Parts: sequence; C-alpha cells; structure tokens
Amino acid sequence: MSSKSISNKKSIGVVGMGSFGTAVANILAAKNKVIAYARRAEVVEEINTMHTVDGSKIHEDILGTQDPEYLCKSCDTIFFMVPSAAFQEVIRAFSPFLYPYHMVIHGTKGLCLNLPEGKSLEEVAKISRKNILTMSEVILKETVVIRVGCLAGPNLAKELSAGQPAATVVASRFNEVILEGQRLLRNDKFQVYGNSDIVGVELSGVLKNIIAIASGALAGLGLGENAKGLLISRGMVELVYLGNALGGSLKSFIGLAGIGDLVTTCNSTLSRNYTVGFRLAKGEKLPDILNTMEEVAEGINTVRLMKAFVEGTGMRAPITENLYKVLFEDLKIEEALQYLMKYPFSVDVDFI
Ligand SMILES: NC(=O)C1=CN([C@@H]2O[C@H](COP(=O)(O)OP(=O)(O)OC[C@H]3O[C@@H](n4cnc5c(N)ncnc54)[C@H](OP(=O)(O)O)[C@@H]3O)[C@@H](O)[C@H]2O)C=CC1
Ligand SMILES: O=C(CO)COP(=O)(O)O
Repeated sequence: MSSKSISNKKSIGVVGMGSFGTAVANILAAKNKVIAYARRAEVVEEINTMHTVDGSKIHEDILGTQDPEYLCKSCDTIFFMVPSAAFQEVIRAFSPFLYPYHMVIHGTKGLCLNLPEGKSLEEVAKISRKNILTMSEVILKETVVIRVGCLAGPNLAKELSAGQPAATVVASRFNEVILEGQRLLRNDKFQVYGNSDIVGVELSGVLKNIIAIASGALAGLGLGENAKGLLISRGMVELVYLGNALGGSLKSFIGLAGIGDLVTTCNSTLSRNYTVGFRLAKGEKLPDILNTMEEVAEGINTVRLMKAFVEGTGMRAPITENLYKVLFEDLKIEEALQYLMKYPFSVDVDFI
C-alpha cells in the first residue's frame, strides 16, 4: 500500500485542467491525491473514466469534479490555474466555499483590469496602478483567504509534462505557503525556490510575455541571435521599469521567474506568446491568429493594459508601445523595428 492510500490527509485541489493545470496536477499527484475542477462535464468524465485530458494520460490519483463546494471542502490547499480573462469569474464561483484556513496558490501569468462598474478600457484610455490587479490581488479582493501564493518561472507545460528538468518559484508573503508549495511540488526533476515578493514574481511572469511576442516576431522576420540578444536585454530593462512602477522588486525580476522565464519564453516555439509574434511577422492578422489558437496568449491583453498604464503614468516603454501599434493599429513589424533601432537608448544598465 502506498503512503498516499494509507494516510487520511486531505487532497490537493487544482482548478482548471488546461495545459498548465494538468501539468501541475500530475506533479502534485505523485505525492498526494488531487481533486481537479473542470467546468465541462465531458472533461470531468474523461478524467474519471479514462484518466486522460484531451487524450493525454494523466496520473490515476487525479479525481475530476465540476463542483467548487466539494473541492473546497475536500482540500485545504488549492492551485488556481485558469487564464486571467476567466480568473475573477472562477474565483467568484469558489469564493462562497473558501475560508481563511485555505491556502490558495495560482499559476496565472496575466492581469485583471479594475475599473468602476460599466467602464471599459477604450473609454478611459489611461489607467493607473489602482486600475490593475494581479491575480493574488484578485484572490484577496474576492475571498476571505489570507494565505495566498503564486507559482511562476520557466515552466513550459509541455516540457513539464514530458518530465524534463525544470524549476519554479513559489512566492508568498507567508513563509508557510512557500514551504507548503515546496513540499507539494518538489521532486528530483522539479526544483522549487521561494520568494516573499509575490507581486514582483507575478509581474515577472506577466511582463515577460510582452517580450516573448516581440521575440517571436523577430524570429518570424528571419532575424538572428544578435537581434534576439538585443531584444532580451532591452526587454529586461523595460520589464524592470514597468515592474517597479507596479510594485515589484528588482530582486525578483533578475531571478528565475523574471530573467529565467524571459529567456525560456523568448526562445521557444512551445510558447503561445512567441507563436503569436511569429505568425504576425509571417503576415497573419491578429484576429485570424486568435481564431485559430486553442490556448491563451496572455501577453496580448497585457500589452493593452501596459500601454494604457504607460499613458496614465507618463512613463516610456518603447517595446510595449510599439508592439501595441503592431497588434492593434496595423503598424508593420519592420517599421516598429526601425523605430526601436533609432530610439535614443544610451545607458546600458541604469536600474542597479
Ligand atoms: N501553458 C503553459 O506552458 C503555462 C501557462 N501558464 C499560465 O497558466 C494560465 C493557464 O494557461 P494554460 O493552462 O496554458 O491555458 P489553457 O488555455 O490550456 O487552459 C485554460 C483552462 O482554463 C479553463 N477555463 C477557461 N475559462 C474558464 C472559465 N470561465 N471557467 C472555468 N474554467 C475556465 C479552461 O477550460 P475549458 O477547457 O473548458 O475551456 C482550461 O481548462 C495562463 O495564465 C498561462 O499564462 C503558466 C506557465 C506555463
Ligand atoms: O509562461 C510560460 C512558460 O514559463 C508559457 O508561456 P506561453 O503562455 O507563452 O505559452
């Protein structure tokens, strides 16, 4: 009998069985029973009868459910792994069943817009920090949960699912959340670092997606490694400036969740954000790309929010601003690149 079956310890919850949720559920299931929430009955059925998700084998100790109350009653620690566009709606559905004893850790690399009821981004155009919520801030706003954490780092779901070596950061203001994340996730192939700057770690994962879209675009234009090195280093500077303005600390941006994930995502055809940039550079239009992508590329919405944030604060973020024009105003990628090459950057590193 395994240690899992003889113990009566509680299961671990995973909300959202997309690419990343499934990869994390499999890692968790190696040590604990897992209860996984999926919104569609057919996904729950597939998990419970075939032990697969989208036809791919998953751990047999993962039980599917469509019932937030059952999951919250059965689990003290819950991982939320849904895209930012759905995050508020999903957390609101779970909120009545969440208590201060729960620990919630999310893996979402996106932001939520926080505007007065009925207002849209188009109407306001400029926003400030108070109009932006990270996912940990959404959890704190919508629930009574106190011990909140996030999971971020170079963690391409397909590589994790293939059992390739990788590492992540669990960030929380509460050391017990970091320790619990490490205890649950760490294995011979998955290293787990801790960080108390949760907002900085969240922002690292969010902001690197902008640069990943740009990196895919450079690759789509057929440009080489010199151009990519230039983009990654100037992208890092932009990430630091935007991240600082949003309340994160430099130490997080130059760590695994920042530079680590930036390098991974800017170099991988497995990245959805990179793929969006690549396809744009090959001449496809954004609506056509979005219509044919099954998974989420969080960077597109992040570019919209950061463009409005930059307008609201008077900051400059040349890569983000030009990418906005490429994505939403039909600026040619070659023209954006020309503009950036003429931009009067003069100091190499001025943030340390
Ligand atoms: N994939 C990756 O390599 C990594 C992803 N991330 C981050 O993880 C987050 C999720 O990404 P990923 O798993 O790839 O995304 P996917 O598109 O693969 O999956 C999203 C999941 O969320 C579910 N979902 C969407 N909307 C709702 C809703 N309104 N209510 C309930 N469930 C919903 C989907 O359910 P349904 O199937 O029914 O649509 C699906 O299970 C993103 O923020 C991403 O940036 C972080 C690290 C790595
Ligand atoms: O964040 C990721 C890997 O760490 C996944 O990136 P994409 O969302 O671009 O696929």
